[in-house]
Amino acid sequence: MDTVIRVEGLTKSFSGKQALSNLKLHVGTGEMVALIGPSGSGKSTLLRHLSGLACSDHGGAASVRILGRSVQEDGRLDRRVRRVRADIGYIFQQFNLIGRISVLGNVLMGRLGRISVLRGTFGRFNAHDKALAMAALERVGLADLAGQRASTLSGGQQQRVAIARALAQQAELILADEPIASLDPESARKVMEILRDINETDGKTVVVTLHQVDYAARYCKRVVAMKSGTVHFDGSVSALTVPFLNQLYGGDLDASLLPPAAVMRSHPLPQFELAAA
Ligand SMILES: Nc1ncnc2c1ncn2[C@@H]1O[C@H](COP(=O)(O)OP(=O)(O)OP(=O)(O)O)[C@@H](O)[C@H]1O
Repeated sequence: MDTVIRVEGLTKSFSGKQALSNLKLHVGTGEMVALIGPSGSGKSTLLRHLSGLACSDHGGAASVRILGRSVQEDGRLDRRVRRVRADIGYIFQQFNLIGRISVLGNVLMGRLGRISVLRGTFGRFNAHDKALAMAALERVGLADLAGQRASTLSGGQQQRVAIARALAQQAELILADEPIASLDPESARKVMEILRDINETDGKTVVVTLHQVDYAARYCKRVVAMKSGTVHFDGSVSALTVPFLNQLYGGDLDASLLPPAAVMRSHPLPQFELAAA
């Protein structure tokens, strides 16, 4: 298995407070990895470093390589980082769509890293770009809404548009930062199923940060648990027992980490019942 994500010695401080500490992580081609951990443990900061949206501290031996290419070394972004970014699809909690343009227009934005700057600036997408965008919308079940303004869609639909944008981008690696945190259970299920399908059918590598740990268990084989800016655990989701979670989350482990009762009824996961407070 080739290594898609290779992180070594990643350290990041904000105003003297360490958010990531000498972090090491390797992820192979075609894996679907859940990134879990308490609030403030560094999950989003790690994802931003993987895509070159943030730069590590100078002076260490920090290195981030994606698909064999450098994103950053020792606090400096690689000058060819734009090319690496073209292979990374980034899904945000709040979708990051342009609300005033159409759904199709948003999906076409995924093509920007694949076409010349000139064509992109003038929005000159060709028939191939449009066919890819429409196919992506078909895939997420939203082709019939292609012409609608993105702002008129529900949160779950907007997140599926964001995934379609990553599909149209033909990204090899998908980084999803809390993609279901603001969605209702049904929309969350659909989003996770689409991500799993992209992983299983297309062989794309997916790293997804999740607050609700039972979604990690249901959709991912491998879990990376972060605590205080380091990898606290890296292994099979079968490790996600109540004692483990109590130790990982400490006082932060509460019912909000578990899905609503309706989901629990249809997918009972008794191993995630919380110990009485
Ligand atoms: N731009 C920033 N400026 C200052 N501090 C930051 C910044 N970004 C992150 N931090 C700090 O870095 C630490 C890690 O934050 P991060 O958002 O990565 O955690 P997280 O695990 O993703 O949390 P959550 O689950 O709540 O999203 C926190 O202490 C946070 O306050």
